Amino acid sequence: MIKLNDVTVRFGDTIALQPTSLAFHRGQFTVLLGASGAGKSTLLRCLNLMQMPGAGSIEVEGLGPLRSGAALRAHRRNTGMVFQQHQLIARRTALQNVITGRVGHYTSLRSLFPLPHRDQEIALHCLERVGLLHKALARIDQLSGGQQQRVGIARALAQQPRLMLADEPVASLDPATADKVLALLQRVCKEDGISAVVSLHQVELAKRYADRVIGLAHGRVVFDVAPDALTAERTSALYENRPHQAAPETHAPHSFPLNLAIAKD
Ligand SMILES: Nc1ncnc2c1ncn2[C@@H]1O[C@H](COP(=O)(O)OP(=O)(O)OP(=O)(O)O)[C@@H](O)[C@H]1O
Repeated sequence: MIKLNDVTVRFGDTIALQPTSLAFHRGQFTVLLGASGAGKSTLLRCLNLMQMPGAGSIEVEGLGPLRSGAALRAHRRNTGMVFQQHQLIARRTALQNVITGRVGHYTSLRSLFPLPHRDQEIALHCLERVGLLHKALARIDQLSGGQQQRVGIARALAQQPRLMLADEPVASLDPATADKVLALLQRVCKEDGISAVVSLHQVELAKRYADRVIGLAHGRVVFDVAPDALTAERTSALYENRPHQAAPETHAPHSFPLNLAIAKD
């Protein structure tokens, strides 16, 4: 349903994403694995064009190659996002936060006024699906980290998306809560036939919940496999082989001994 064709992203001299071609299919739960700096967030941000590729193209089923502003807006409306730091408004209630997921369905002017009753019903239903209907009127800063992330999932669901992007959605949670929250995310995506692309650092969670696991290293896809093919060799290669990661250290640790050596001379 969404296809990247030779998508490339550079930041100055850094190639964050080498020319990458991938297709993500309807209802598939895909996990991105890779060391810090491997390009996971860059790939995720390309999928809703928060990051514009320097080269290549992105095609979405039903919308084509997203050349017009209208196609891009429609794609973003169809794309839910879940973040590591959930990005909820702390002093608003869970319900008020979830209802913001409906805003993209209205013009900017219309969204300044209270949304129709129907949107409140959708938001309440989404809170019910994540098991937090009883917390609808609780302020976000009165909820636990796991509950906050469930509100974040409810907000993305309220958008009624076709595609769900989640950037390290469980990184701030303890292992048991992380498991429960990821299980919830996977379940609701499956129930609604939503394609999900989720970056994680926990290999075990990828094995348990993914339909497909993509390994990234230095901005390049190094494997794209079913979870039962996620061998120890594959994952350790992902995290151990970091030649390009040493390069930025010329700005920090590597420059330190070099300066010392110069000073001694
Ligand atoms: N806005 C930016 N400006 C400059 N360089 C960037 C920017 N965003 C990312 N990069 C660089 O692009 C590369 C890929 O970064 P990215 O954030 O996609 O990695 P990641 O796999 O998501 O890492 P992490 O697991 O730490 O979030 C890194 O070398 C990073 O420093």
